[in-house]
Amino acid sequence: MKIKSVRARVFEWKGKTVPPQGNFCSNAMDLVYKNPASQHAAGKDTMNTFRFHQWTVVEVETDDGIVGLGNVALAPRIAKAIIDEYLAPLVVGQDPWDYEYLNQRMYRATHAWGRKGVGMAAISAVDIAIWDILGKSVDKPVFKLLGGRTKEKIPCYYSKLYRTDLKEMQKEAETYLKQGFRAFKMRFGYGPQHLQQGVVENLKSVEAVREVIGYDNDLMLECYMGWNVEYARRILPKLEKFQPRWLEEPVVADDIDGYAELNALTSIPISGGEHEFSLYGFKQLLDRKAVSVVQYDTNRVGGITMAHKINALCEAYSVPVIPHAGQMHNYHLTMSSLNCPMSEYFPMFDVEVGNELFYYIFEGEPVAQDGFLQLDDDKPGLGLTLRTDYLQQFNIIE
Ligand SMILES: O=C(O)[C@H](O)[C@H](O)[C@@H](O)CO
Ligand SMILES: [Mg+2]
Repeated sequence: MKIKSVRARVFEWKGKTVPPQGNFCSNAMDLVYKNPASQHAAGKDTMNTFRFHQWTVVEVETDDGIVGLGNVALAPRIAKAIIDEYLAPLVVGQDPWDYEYLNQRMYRATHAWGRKGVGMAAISAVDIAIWDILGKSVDKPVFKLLGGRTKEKIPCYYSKLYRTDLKEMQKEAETYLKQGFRAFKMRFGYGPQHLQQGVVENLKSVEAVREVIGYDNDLMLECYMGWNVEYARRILPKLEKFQPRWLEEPVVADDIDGYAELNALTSIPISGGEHEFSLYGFKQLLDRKAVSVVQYDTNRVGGITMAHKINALCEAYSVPVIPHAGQMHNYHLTMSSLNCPMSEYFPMFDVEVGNELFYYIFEGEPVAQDGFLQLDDDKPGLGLTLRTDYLQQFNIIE
């Protein structure tokens, strides 16, 4: 079997969107004052617009007609250009079963500029499509090629609860508690620029959600890199009484020493990884005890080939892996490793941030039942197909 072609298309949502409400979510841009002269790189999908409304879909086809589906959501247009210009020529004509060789070929060929960020995200998309091919060619789901079923079903946590009105947040938490979720991730809306009043607001929001879900359910706290170490040092001790399962991405991903200091500061585990890349990136996080929960995203980190290696590395360090975002490319990794205790889960919503766009492009994503997800032993490959019913609401860039 040889790879015959690689097709990368950008799906640009032009349908209805729900603009971010309230203080929504602290993020890395918060520490940079808002300069009307240059709003978010001319309105593009950047950190604080929370408009990740494009997604690149990759179709890798073999000479015997198997088509593997991959995807990338970071800088989708740039990722497409990288795939078209650099990665496709490296894999066409090759045997998809040589997936380690092909992953190394893409990683090393683009190493001068691609070892972090969108270069690795583009590699991830091609690699994910290759694994979809492998599963389809032997009529097995991808997780069966990675280690098989380690769980009867996958526990998942409800992930949304962006910082809007506290009563709205409590209603939202109530709704999903009633649907059987036993774990919830909420977002802070305030950071250093909001001074002590912001600290009070942040604490109030955690108290409000705890009021609804009680203390016999997990609560995770998301900062999305919107704080700095000094602010986190001040607020973490005040958060301990709420017993969060983890506090996520307090500071920018490059401040590994900052993560390590905060991870050792209180009883609250610090999590991160959705903005880290490659096996070596995670070795650094583990060696420096920067995180207590690893959260790579398989469509960013280097694909299934890379994520599978990171799963093994994290197991050796006894640091659990709970991938960012849910989505099939992550669910197969979680199912196949005992060191992956649960998945993140965004239910399907009207398009808001963009995390939910996956549901509008792909068919086959499992729907959580009572806080659990199931993967099908008999669905080959990733178990995804392209939807046609929302196609009219996308601009598709070939
Ligand atoms: O952990 C997450 O789910 C991500 O950080 C979200 O995708 C981002 O939208 C912030 O909530
Ligand atoms: Mg996050």
